[in-house]
Amino acid sequence: MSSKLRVAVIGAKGRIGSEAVRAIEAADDMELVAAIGRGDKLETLAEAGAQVAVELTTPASVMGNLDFCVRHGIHAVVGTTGWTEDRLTQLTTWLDDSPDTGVLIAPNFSIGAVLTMKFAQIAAPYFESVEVVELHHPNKVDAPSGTATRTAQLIAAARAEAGCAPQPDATTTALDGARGADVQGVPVHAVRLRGLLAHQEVLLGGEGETLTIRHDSLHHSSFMPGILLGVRRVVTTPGLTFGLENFLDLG
Ligand SMILES: NC(=O)C1=CN([C@@H]2O[C@H](COP(=O)(O)OP(=O)(O)OC[C@H]3O[C@@H](n4cnc5c(N)ncnc54)[C@H](O)[C@@H]3O)[C@@H](O)[C@H]2O)C=CC1
Ligand SMILES: O=C(O)C1=N[C@H](C(=O)O)C[C@H](O)C1
Repeated sequence: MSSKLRVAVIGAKGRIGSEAVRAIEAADDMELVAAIGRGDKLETLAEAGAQVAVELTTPASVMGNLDFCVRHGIHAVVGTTGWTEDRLTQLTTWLDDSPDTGVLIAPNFSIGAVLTMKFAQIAAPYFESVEVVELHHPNKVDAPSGTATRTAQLIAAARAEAGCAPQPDATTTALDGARGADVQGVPVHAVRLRGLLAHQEVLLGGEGETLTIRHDSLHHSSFMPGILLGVRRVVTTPGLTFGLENFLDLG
């Protein structure tokens, strides 16, 4: 039997899934053993002997797919969004029953986005105000993006740890949504615009100065090195790993 990693893609016909299929086919140390689309049987994964499934579908489909993978001891690299505390708890429970299986959930596979989150986390305690603006293609089904939600959570945690005061905001009258979504006290704004792919700005403001951290994914190829890294690392990392930064040496 070949020593290549046996990899499947679930959501193989989607925007990122089809790019992932090409990247896995081109990787010397991987073999694409299944490409699953909507309506295809998950049993194909087990029949094909997949060691790792790359899950790139929709928030509505991801839990059912992961339930199957974990029950069959198939490691998973997950880019699909829609993660809540309840979902993470459910997934952890499944993993407890399959202790050798690893699942990586990466809100964003691109190195620039991972660094944006890290930089925002570092900067957040030093400014009075911080807001997140994410900008995506109009076919995206969820808002705010998984990346923006994670960024805001990391910012909120960093500010709480540093003992920062709540952000200044004198708004008393506003149209619904005008101040964005409130993610743990951090406003998050979602733009949907034809022509865009995936972009994010973290705006920080202090007395007499602002700092803007901006990242642009201009092509789905930006996510591929992160997906391949995730596949290589998840097979030796049992349990739940949340965030690609855990597989990068960011200091
Ligand atoms: N973590 C990251 O770096 C990235 C994450 N994403 C996320 O990945 C997900 C997919 O994004 P896109 O490719 O843009 O969406 P898409 O709509 O182009 O693709 C999703 C695909 O999954 C298929 N699908 C749905 N349910 C399925 C099921 N039960 N079994 C098999 N296939 C199923 C759909 O038919 C579709 O082909 C989204 O949640 C998006 O936010 C997207 C880009 C980067
Ligand atoms: O739907 C997308 O396109 C993307 N989804 C992910 C998210 O919601 O953060 C990652 C990236 O922003 C592209």
